[in-house]
Parts: sequence; C-alpha cells; structure tokens
Amino acid sequence: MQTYDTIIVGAGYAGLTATRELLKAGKKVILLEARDRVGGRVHTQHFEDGSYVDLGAAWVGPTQDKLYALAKEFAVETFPTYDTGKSTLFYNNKLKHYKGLIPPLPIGSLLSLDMAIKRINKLSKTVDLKSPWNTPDAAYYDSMTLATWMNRQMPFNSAKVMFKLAAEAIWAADPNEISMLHAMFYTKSCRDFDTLMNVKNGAQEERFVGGASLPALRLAETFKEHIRLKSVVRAITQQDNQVIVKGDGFELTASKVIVALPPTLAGRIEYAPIMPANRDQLTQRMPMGTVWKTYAIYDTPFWREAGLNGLSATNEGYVTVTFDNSPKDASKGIMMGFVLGNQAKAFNQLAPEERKASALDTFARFYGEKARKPLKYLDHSWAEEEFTRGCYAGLMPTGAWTSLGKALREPVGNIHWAGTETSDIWNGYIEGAIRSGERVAQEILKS
Ligand SMILES: Cc1cc2nc3c(=O)[nH]c(=O)nc-3n(C[C@H](O)[C@H](O)[C@H](O)COP(=O)(O)OP(=O)(O)OC[C@H]3O[C@@H](n4cnc5c(N)ncnc54)[C@H](O)[C@@H]3O)c2cc1C
Repeated sequence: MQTYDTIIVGAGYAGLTATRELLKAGKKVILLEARDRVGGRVHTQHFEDGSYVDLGAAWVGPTQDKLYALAKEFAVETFPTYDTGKSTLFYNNKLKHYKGLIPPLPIGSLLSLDMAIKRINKLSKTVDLKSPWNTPDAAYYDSMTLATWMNRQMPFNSAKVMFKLAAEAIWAADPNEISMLHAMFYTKSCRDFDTLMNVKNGAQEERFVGGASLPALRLAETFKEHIRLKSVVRAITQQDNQVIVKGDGFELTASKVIVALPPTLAGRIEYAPIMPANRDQLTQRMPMGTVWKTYAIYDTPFWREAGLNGLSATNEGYVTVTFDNSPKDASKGIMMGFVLGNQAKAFNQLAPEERKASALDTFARFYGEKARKPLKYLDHSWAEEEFTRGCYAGLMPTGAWTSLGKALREPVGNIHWAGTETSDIWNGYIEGAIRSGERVAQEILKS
C-alpha cells in the first residue's frame, strides 16, 4: 500500500492550492480527483472555432488578491467585463433601458431598495467572520430567512422584486432558502452587498482571457505527477494514527487527509469511525444552490451597436439576468443568461428544446429578434454534475450556523477540511477556495 504524508481529495482551486503549499514544504502528497480534469466548479469549454465559455465561475474582482496573484504568476490576462452603454430592465410588461446603477423604478421603491441595501451592509458589519455564531443577535438572525427579513424591510413590492433578483444572482438560491445570518456573513465575507452585485468595483469586474480554468490548469501542470485523475474517493478510515483512503480500484494511506469538497459531497464519503454527530449533521444541512448558465453565441456582440451593455434583468421567464460574455477582442458576441434558484429548479424539468426556446425568447425581448438566431446555443446545469451537485456553493439554512457552524472547519482526528465553503473571506468564490487551501496547509504543517 502506498503511503503519503498527506492525501488531498478534490482538485478544485482549494485542493490544488493545498497540494502546492504542502509540496513547497517538502511533503509527500497525492491529489485525488474524481473527474478527468482539474478545476471542479470552474470549467472553461472550448469550441473548434477558438471561442470558449465558462460553464462555471467566470469573474474576478477587487480584493480577490490571491486569485489575481495566481493569474499573474501563470501569465493569465484579465480584462474588464463589458459594461459600456445602457442596461436593460423588463418589468411589469415594460422594457426600459437606463444608464448607471439605478433601475428605472418609482422613487418610493428606489428609496426602499436603497435603505434595504444600506441596512444589510450595516448588519453585515456586525458579523464575526471567524465564528458567525458569536455575532451579536446571531440566534435572532439565524432564526429567519433572508426572505423573511426582506418582507419586513421593504414595503414596496418592486423594491422587493429587485432585491430578490440581486439575491438570486448572488446566491443562486431563493431568499427563502438562506438564513439571514448566512446572508450577513456572506455579505461581509465579500466586502459588502454592492461589491456582490456590481460589475465596476464589484465581483463581476473582470474575466480571464482564455477562461477561468486557465490559472488552475497551469498550476496543476507544475505538479502533474502528484495528481491522480478519475480517482473517486469512496471511503476514509482512521486507524492507528493513519488514514486509509479507498476508491474504485485504489487504496492509499497517509498521516493526514484533506477533504477539499463542498460539505454535502464530503458527507457522501463513508467514514470509519463515523463522523462526530455535529459534523455529520452539518453536512446534512448545507445544500448547494441551483443554477444554469445559458449561452448564445453570435457573429458579433450586436447589442453593443444599439448602445446596450448586455446587462439585463427581469422577473419574468426562466433567465432573469444576462451579461455580455464576449471575448476581449469581441471576435464573437456571447450572451450569457443565468437561470437561478427556483427558476433553475423548474428549468431542470424542461426538455432541451424548451430550454433553448425560452432562453432565446428572453434574449430577443432584451436585444431584438436578431437574438433568436445564434450560431450556437448551449446551457449547463451544475445540479446534474455528480461531483458538484449544485452551485455556486453550499448554503446555510436557518439554524445551521448557530447550532453546527463550529463543525465546518474543525479537523476530525487526522482529517482536515478545505473548500470555498470553509473560507471566512470570499466564501463561495474562487478566492475563498484558494484561501482555504492555504489555511488548511498551514493547519497541517503546524499540527
Ligand atoms: C455557475 C457558476 C458560476 C460561478 N461564478 C463564480 C465567479 O464568477 N467567480 C468566482 O470566484 N466564483 C464563482 N463560482 C464559484 C466557484 O466556482 C467556487 O467557489 C470554487 O470553484 C470552489 O472551489 P473548491 O476547490 O472549493 O471546490 P470545487 O471546485 O467544487 O472542487 C472540488 C473537487 O472535488 C472533486 N470531487 C468531488 N467529489 C470527489 C470524490 N468523492 N473524490 C475525489 N474528488 C472529488 C470535484 O470533481 C472537484 O474537482 C461559480 C460557480 C458556478 C458553478
């Protein structure tokens, strides 16, 4: 049986980072990855004509310093998300184009929306990021969903609708699925609500030339002899101060194991002895969000000629938010539409042709009839991926942070936990995954 200092499970950005850090420290390690590729929730799909789309993560923005550093180290260029021109809103059967960040709504609704955003920013400042359960009034905020809080905050329906659209785009979940304490934690973890929503000075500010997988692929290339693809880990046994990791056709031992998976997937591994009750219960309570990305690829980004920036929102249909995802040189026009939360759960049940017709209907409503005739249409569901089961990340429903949150990062014997869900900074993002990989490597080196 092969023996290692550390076995790392999962070659997303978290597992890759942990592997690199431990190799730097001279440790004997192996990284086991279920899929036939590295990158996990980041997957750039390339086409024969040279174009590409990010099926998973795509954007990087200010304060995501670790991801920027990695991109720089591996000579991956970033470029601004296109946002020149007017945004589009289809609401109450009316199509409106507008400049800047403020949607064309009645003044009462705008004030109500603005107050709600200010309020969530203020509340989020009170969160103890390292121990959210120690936040003042943690039990109170953990006893209500984000939806309950929204209903109390916003008397105007259109303010609520706009806030809901933003929340769905931020969490890929319905606000009734998320604890208010989690929403506050996540908001602070990513700076503030404005950062989460915005393109300029926000989480959607830039993309990667060549796609968001490129830094991961280039990093993995530097230690490829330490990575085993197509190696699904099924069972982890702790015995005699050693850990035995079993999968289909392999059995390896190590002093330590890092599980760098979303908690719900970590919970599907068979442990012996079984996990402590609170760890097991936690992994039963952290569902993944639900999201589809839909893409229509055109000869040119024709909406730009009409002065539109490709940023749109609507509360009708399945696709509710769109972005211009054309390449830096605009050699193609690529429109990306998100289907999020409950819309995504309904979209899951449509036939491929129905999904295509519905997404193109929405694009045509925003950008005219030309949008109905793309060179290519594709869509992608993360809930159907065996080794992800939903996106963007694992979410905390009511009660989970305050009753079980401690079990999220706490090692169990010689098993340590990583992955973006364990990060207190940029939780849910690539940046959080990288930081979790660095944190877990230090945890192991110090133990
Ligand atoms: C549609 C979408 C849009 C997103 N947009 C953005 C964005 O714009 N910017 C951003 O920063 N983030 C975004 N994210 C989130 C980002 O992708 C994740 O936060 C990040 O990639 C998580 O990395 P990770 O290493 O923690 O986990 P993962 O990437 O999930 O890595 C876990 C790895 O473990 C493997 N695995 C699973 N089970 C097993 C097993 N039993 N044995 C062995 N291996 C296993 C998986 O195949 C995977 O490779 C988005 C995600 C999605 C899906």
